[in-house]
Amino acid sequence: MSVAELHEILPNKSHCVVDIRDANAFSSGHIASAIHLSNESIGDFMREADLDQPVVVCCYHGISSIQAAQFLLGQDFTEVYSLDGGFTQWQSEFPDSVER
Ligand SMILES: O=S(=O)([O-])[S-]
Repeated sequence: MSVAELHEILPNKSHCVVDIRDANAFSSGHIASAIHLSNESIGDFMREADLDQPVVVCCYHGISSIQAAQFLLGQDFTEVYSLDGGFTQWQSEFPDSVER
């Protein structure tokens, strides 16, 4: 989905946003309410996740998130989106919606 679409639905809290960038990038700024997903945290995430809640995957530029979204779909999540343009696009369009 596009950053504009996510920006519009984010206040609904209907979607779970997961950020797969490295920990440093995440801590220097991320989409509000996003969860950082790493090799270390993915186990817990899977155990606690609601498979029916839509997930939006965010990476740097929207490329690796495509594969991560495919992976999550393979893990029985029902609705998974890759964020087009990634955090880079988000930050340039919605600098006020970056949480640090
Ligand atoms: O994070 S990226 O694969 O879009 S460069």
